[in-house]
Amino acid sequence: MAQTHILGYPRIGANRELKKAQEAYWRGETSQQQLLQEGEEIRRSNWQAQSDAGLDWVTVGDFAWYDQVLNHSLMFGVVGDRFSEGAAENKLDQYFRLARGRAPSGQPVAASAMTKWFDTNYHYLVPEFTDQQAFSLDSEWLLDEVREAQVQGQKVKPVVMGPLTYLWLGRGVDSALALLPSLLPCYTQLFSQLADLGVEWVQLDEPILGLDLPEEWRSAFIGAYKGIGADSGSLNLLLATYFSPLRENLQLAFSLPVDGVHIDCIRASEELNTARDLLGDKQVLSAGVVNGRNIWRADLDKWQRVLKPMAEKLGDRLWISASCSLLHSPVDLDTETSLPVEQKQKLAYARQKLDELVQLQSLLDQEVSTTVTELKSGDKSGSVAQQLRDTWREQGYLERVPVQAERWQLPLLPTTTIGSFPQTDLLRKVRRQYRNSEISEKDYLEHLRAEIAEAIRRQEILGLDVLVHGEAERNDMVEYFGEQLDGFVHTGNGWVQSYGSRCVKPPIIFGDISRPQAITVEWSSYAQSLTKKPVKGMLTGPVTILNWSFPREDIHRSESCLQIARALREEVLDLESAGIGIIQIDEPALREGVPLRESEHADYFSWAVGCFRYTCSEVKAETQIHTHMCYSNFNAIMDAIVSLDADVITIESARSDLRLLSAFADRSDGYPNEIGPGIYDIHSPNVPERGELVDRLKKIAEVVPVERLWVNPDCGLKTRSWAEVGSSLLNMVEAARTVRTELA
Ligand SMILES: Nc1nc2c(c(=O)[nH]1)N[C@@H](CNc1ccc(C(=O)N[C@@H](CCC(=O)N[C@@H](CCC(=O)N[C@@H](CCC(=O)O)C(=O)O)C(=O)O)C(=O)O)cc1)CN2
Ligand code: MET
Ligand SMILES: [Zn+2]
Repeated sequence: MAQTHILGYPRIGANRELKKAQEAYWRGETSQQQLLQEGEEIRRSNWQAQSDAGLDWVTVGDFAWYDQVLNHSLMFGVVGDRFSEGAAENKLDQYFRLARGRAPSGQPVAASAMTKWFDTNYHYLVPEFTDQQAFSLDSEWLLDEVREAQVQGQKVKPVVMGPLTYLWLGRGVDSALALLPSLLPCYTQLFSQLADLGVEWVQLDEPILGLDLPEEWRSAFIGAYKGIGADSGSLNLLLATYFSPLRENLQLAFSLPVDGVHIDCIRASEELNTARDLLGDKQVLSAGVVNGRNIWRADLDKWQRVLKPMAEKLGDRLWISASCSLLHSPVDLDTETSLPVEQKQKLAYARQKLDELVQLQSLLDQEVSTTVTELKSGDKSGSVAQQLRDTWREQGYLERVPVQAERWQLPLLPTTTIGSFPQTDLLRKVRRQYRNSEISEKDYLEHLRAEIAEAIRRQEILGLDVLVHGEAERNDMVEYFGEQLDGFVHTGNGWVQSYGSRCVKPPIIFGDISRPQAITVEWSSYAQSLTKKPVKGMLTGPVTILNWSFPREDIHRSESCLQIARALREEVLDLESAGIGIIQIDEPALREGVPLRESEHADYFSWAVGCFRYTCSEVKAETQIHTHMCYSNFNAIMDAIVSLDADVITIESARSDLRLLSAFADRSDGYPNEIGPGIYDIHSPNVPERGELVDRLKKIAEVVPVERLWVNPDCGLKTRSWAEVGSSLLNMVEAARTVRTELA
């Protein structure tokens, strides 16, 4: 009989218990002991959910106090010098200083860089390697969790990130691959510790096998696994890949001395049969058939039909699983109280996906039913790209510049922010009260207007040049638009971890999308009525709304994207008519949606960039279009960014010490339009000093022509407190003034 397991389970808790516990601990309201207990409780209940559902294996090692990659950095001793202070006394606080630059104990430091996990909206902390990097194993947390689960009576399968993927994700040395020989002994030692605990299977995640790997990385797999495979003794290794087809690496994966291979049958269903043919006599094939990244119920009849012959041949050497870790799924549909039954019955969250796996397991033991309805899945974006052929604005950037300069009269190095201001406890409370009908709509709207007025007042005092209304009306930049547009369904508790304690509730694209009425015009107009300075209109772009929603599976993503773009274009034109002449259309997820394989990039960009331009192709030359992107490596997509043709782009670059900026400066002709490289990191609670900002700005001015340079933080300020925001922006505005005077 086929066996069932998952690659990982969400760790936030069914009601975001971990988030609440972490944040209370960081605020100094609870003890570390209380936090540790909450974590233990979440792990216990996650394992219980897996064994109650009837899974054959319970996955351990997927829990993290902030991020699973950071867990590995600590496990292998990859900890920069700046984090060593106070580590001996308080390891968990050291962990939090690595993650966010600050913890209840110890001195604040610059946090580790954070970036997107493959093509998801999850962010990991980038391992920082040095040329003298040494590795040493400290696996106590993992061994403790294995013991914890064993005490609970579970049949445990720990998950560990594979050595090649771990090295690939790090930065700081020219060739991380050179570090491989010194890292491998940690794995050997870890495997022997796990074997001593009676562990039979270890899942080794190597998702980079789904990327276009340089040849030396491909061959490094062979050497590395020959070593650790041989050293794993009685332990069985399951090599897990996900998010992408393996293609030229498929054969490689199955030729390694591992005891099983997992493939993502959602992203690479076409490789299932080849995988079966490549399977060694004793190897296990783990088929990830339940989508770990979407919320639709799986088509179990279809998978029964597809897998039945394999199940008969392989017996318990066929494992069935979700495509990837369920980290990317909301936790439990049973906690959803607001959805109508006819919608709910189409959905499965992580806990329901466990049930699906067990149902499929038993279906594979039964005769195949013949009443199969295949899901249609258009995989071509052709028709959309066709419709987007002519989306350029009438005047080019160089023609727009003088018209915009005349209208806006901005100083050199204009200062602005990215859009959101603090989502305070009070604001969230008022929103919750409104949602629960505890206060009237009138009171809610009045409160929002007061928030906006306060944001405008503060910005005027600070002396910013281009103001924003602050996004007080939005719970989230995507969820909010999902709520306002027809065709979306929003959930009550469909939270998914984005980074650390921060979660998102992606709306679900249920049907065709349209805009029943104007969305942001009233808010922006109200803000503009309070000041003589320009207020920037603030929209989330079509690609980001699509990428941060749960998409339909019956039509191509590009079709939904174009529907969203049509709705946003109406909004842009309404803003322009209302006198909002600077409009920002955020596309932080443009990069994230780029296919992992280069051969698919051109198709993606043809519709994604086209949809963006479509939203603003009809505006007047004097209307200034901004866009914003953050937390991704832009180097590979510079051409696409340039062809968005926004007048101004603000980008994140502070946390990676302006590394990202090189992509913009390195082009022989430079980035052709205006650019605001974020000059400080908003994801850390630390307030940047003025001198530090002046230095950074001067460094930027060496590579970006000053007449095209803007000054801004690196992302929105919604996660910060007003105290932090006030001091930081004051320092930023004064730094801009200092550099302005020096340059004048
Ligand atoms: N979708 C999305 N993806 C993104 C980003 C983003 O902004 N949005 N930014 C980048 C970084 N990722 C981020 C992800 C989440 C958050 C974030 O701040 N999330 C908030 C939740 C935002 C939200 O929806 N807030 C709700 C309130 C949610 C809530 O907890 N309400 C409580 C009540 C709270 C109270 O009474 O005080 C409840 O209902 O129980 C609102 O404002 O209405 C959080 O986790 O804390 C920030 C950045 C990349 N990806
Ligand atoms: N306008 C948005 C904000 O300021 C952009 C955020 S990008 C993740 O929050
Ligand atoms: Zn951002």
